[in-house]
Amino acid sequence: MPSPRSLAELERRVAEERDRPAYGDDALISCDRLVRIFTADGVEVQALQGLDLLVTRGELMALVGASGSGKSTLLNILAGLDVPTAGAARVDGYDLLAMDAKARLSYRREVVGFVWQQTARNLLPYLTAAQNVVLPMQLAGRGGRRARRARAARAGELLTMLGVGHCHDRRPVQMSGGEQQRAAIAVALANNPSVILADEPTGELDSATAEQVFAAFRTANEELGTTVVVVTHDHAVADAVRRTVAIRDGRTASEVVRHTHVDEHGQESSVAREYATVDRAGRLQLPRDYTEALDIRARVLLELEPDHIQVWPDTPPEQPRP
Ligand SMILES: Nc1ncnc2c1ncn2[C@@H]1O[C@H](COP(=O)(O)OP(=O)(O)OP(=O)(O)O)[C@@H](O)[C@H]1O
Repeated sequence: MPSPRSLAELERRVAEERDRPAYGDDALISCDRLVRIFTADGVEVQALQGLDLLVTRGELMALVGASGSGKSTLLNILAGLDVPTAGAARVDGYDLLAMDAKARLSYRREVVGFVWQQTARNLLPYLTAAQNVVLPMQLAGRGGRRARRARAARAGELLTMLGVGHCHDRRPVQMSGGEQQRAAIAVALANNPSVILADEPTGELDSATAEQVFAAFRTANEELGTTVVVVTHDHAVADAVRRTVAIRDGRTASEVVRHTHVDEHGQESSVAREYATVDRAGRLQLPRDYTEALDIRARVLLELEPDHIQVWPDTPPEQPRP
């Protein structure tokens, strides 16, 4: 029988647990132990292996990782184009595992915008830039002449804001790759989505053009408050955002957070700090170069200190630890 004191303690703990916000409660995007298994020719591929990710409303962040680590799989799930095998994923209140066809359609039209790497995939070739931007607004619904004028005005405003107002009446073939991508961002923004997801949006562009395209994402983020998640191999893009999350083997492995430091002379510099992520089960992925440097293989020794944890390579018992 628990003593009255420990019962009171237990009640206090239960109340604390109950009042604590659920995981990702205040995040715009929350992925909780997300799993996606593909089966091709009888072979199972675990593209996502319990991935946790939180993205705050208004963030501009990048996802990086080796080829095959699961970035596109994650983006397709967040875009509502694919459904996870297990886990939980919510975007702006939408439960991505439980949406019916109608909810999925309105989610894809109104909550997320998408920009693909291949410029040709983003714009319809027989429509002008402005017509391309108007199209998602038309598909989302409201008719009438006033609505038509409002749609045309919004298309013009978005193109101008992203620096491609001069492409208003041009078809994609009459625009450069960078102009096409900036027009594609305007298309993605047409229905004022909560988040824009972009898969290697600068992958086909030279570095100067890539910079202009990235600046357009930043403009969307700063002027409209749109959350932006960019999958990229481009270091210039990954270094330009405040938070870069690295995915390894279908899980978030580490993240780099940058902030601006102002010294006593008013001199500004960017400070980057790399964190290893700890998942909801307490698992931590050690960076491969660290494990290789100390020849860490199957297990490590852990020691809890007042303000940190020490991780030691497993050494034979007769050998003293360093
Ligand atoms: N439709 C599918 N059927 C079977 N396997 C798939 C499918 N889509 C992805 N995969 C596999 O899932 C894993 C993750 O793929 P994904 O495309 O998400 O990686 P990625 O990080 O985006 O890679 P890249 O940078 O090359 O685009 C890979 O092993 C891939 O072969």
